[in-house]
Amino acid sequence: LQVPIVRIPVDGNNNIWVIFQPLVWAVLDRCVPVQWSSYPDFVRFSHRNWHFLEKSRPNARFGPVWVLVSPTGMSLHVAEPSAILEIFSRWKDFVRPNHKYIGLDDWPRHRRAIAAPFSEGLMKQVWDETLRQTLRMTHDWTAKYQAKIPSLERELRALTFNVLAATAFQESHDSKDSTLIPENGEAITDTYRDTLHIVLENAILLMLIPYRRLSGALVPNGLAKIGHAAALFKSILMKMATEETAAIDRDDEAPDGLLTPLVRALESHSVRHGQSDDFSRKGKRAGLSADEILGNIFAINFAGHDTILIALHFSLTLLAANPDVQEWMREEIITVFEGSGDDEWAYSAFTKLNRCHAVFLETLRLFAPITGVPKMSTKRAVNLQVGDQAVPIPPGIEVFPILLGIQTDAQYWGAEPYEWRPSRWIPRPGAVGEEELLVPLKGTFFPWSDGPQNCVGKKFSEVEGVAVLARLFHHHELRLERDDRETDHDAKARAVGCVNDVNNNLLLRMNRPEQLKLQCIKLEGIS
Ligand code: HEM
Repeated sequence: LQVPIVRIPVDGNNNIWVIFQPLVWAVLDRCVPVQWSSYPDFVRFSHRNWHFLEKSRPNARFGPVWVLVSPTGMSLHVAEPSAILEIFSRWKDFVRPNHKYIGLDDWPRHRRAIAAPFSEGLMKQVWDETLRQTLRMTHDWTAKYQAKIPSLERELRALTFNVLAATAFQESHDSKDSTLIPENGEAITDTYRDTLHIVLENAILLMLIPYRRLSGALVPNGLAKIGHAAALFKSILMKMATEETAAIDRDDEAPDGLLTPLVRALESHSVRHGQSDDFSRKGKRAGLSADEILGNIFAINFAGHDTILIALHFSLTLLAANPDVQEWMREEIITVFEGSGDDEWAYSAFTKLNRCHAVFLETLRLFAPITGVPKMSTKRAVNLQVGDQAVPIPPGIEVFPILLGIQTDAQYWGAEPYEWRPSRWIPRPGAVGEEELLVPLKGTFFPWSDGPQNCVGKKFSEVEGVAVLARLFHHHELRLERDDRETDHDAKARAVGCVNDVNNNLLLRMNRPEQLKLQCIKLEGIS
C-alpha cells in the first residue's frame, strides 16, 4: 500500500516553533519575494496555518489520503467524504486527542448533559434576543457614532456575549462593558453575567492555573480579581442548583434558559448535602457533579462565544465589500417580513431566510473558525476504508479529516471554489420564497464537525447568525470607508486582502481587522 508522505523538519504546533514562526514568516515575506506556492513542501507544511493557505491543493497533489511526518510524530490526512464520515461516526476508534480527560464509557452521559439545554425553546430565545441586541447595535451605529463603526470586532463581541449571557436565564441585558462585581444583594443574573465576563476574558489563564490558587496575600490584585470572579461564578451555580431542586420539588413550570437543564442534571445528592463535588460515589451515575457541570457551562460559553463572533466578523466584513450580496439578501428579508412590525418577527421566519443562511454558511465554508478537528486512532481503529483501499492505521496517530481542503475542493463546490459566493448555496435560483438551500454532499461541509461528537451549538449559531444578518440588512447597509483617491474596486481588494490575512492561534482570526473601517447607513423608504 502506497500512501504519499510529506516530511517536515518541525511540527507546526511545536511550542518553541509556535512562538518563533510568526517572525520567520514575516522575514520570509519581506526578504524572499516569491509566491507561497513556490516554496518547497517542507517549508509550506511547517506553517501553523497551512490548512488555510493550501486549501484544496494537497487533495489534487497527494490524493485522498497522505501522511505528514515530523520528528515528533505523524498525522494522516484524509480528503475523501465517505472516509471522513467513517472517522466521525467511529468515535470510539478515532477519539478526540483530549479524550483522556473523559473516559470513553463516561462520554454518552456527558454528551446527554451538555446537549440537554439546546431545545427549540432555547432557539426561540436566541432568535428574539439576537434581534433585540442587533437593533440596539445598529441604533448605536447610526445615532451614537454617526454611521462610523468604531470597531466591528468589539461591537460583535458585546452582541454575542449579551446573547449568550441573556439566554442563560431567559433574561435580557443591554449594557456593553460592565465588568464590576456587584455587592451582595445584586440580582443573581447580573452577578452571573459580570463574573462570566471576567471568566471568559481570562479563560486560558483559568485553564492553566486552578482558580483556588488565585487568592491569598501574595497574589497580585489583578489575578486575585479573576480568582474571586471564578469562585463567585461557581457559588452562583451552586445557589441556582439549590433553587432549581426546590423548584422541581414544588413542581414549578418556569421556562428554561441555557443553564437550567445543566444545573438540573446536578446529582440531587450533592445539592441536598451542600457538597460542591461528588467524586467519591461509586458505580454507575446518572447525574453530574458540581465540578462537571461547571466544566460544561464553561465549555458551552468558551466554545460558543468566539466561534460565532468570528463567523459574524468575517460575514459582515465580506458583505461590506460586496454590496450586491447585501442587495440580494435584502430582497428576501423584505419579502419574508412584509407586513410584520419590527417587534413581530416570529422565530418561524428562520427557515425562510435562505439567502441570509447562505451568506453565513458560505463564510464558514471558507473561513471556518475551527480549521481542523483532529482525532487520535486507538487500538481498535485497525483499518480505514478510503475509496477502494483499506488503509492500515497504527494506534496513537493523529487522523485529520481535512476540513478546509474538502470545503474548497472544486469536485464538490463547483467553479471558483476559493471565491466567497453565497449564491452557490441556492442551487436553483428563482422567485424569492421559492428557493431552497443547498444540502451539501455528506462529508463535504463540516465546520461544526460531524457525527455523535459534533458541535452542540450548531443550530444556536445558525439562528444567531441568520437573525443578525436579517435584522441588520433589513433597514441598513454596510460600506467600506475608502481612503483618499481609493476607488470602490481598490477598497474591495483591500478588504479581500484583509480577510485573507489570518492567523490560526486556537481559532482563525484576521491579523489586522483595524485596517478596515466600516460604515453603517440607514436606508430610507423601506417599510
Ligand atoms: C459558528 C459557530 C461555531 C462553530 C464553527 C463551532 C464548531 C465546533 C467544533 C468544530 C466543535 C468540536 C467538535 C469535535 O470535537 O468533533 C465544537 C464543539 C462544541 N461546541 Fe461549537 N461551534 C460553534 C458555535 C457554538 C455555540 C454557539 C455553542 C454554544 C452556545 C457551542 C458549543 C459547543 C460545545 C459545548 C462543544 C463541545 C461538544 C461536546 O463536547 O460534545 N458551539 N464546536
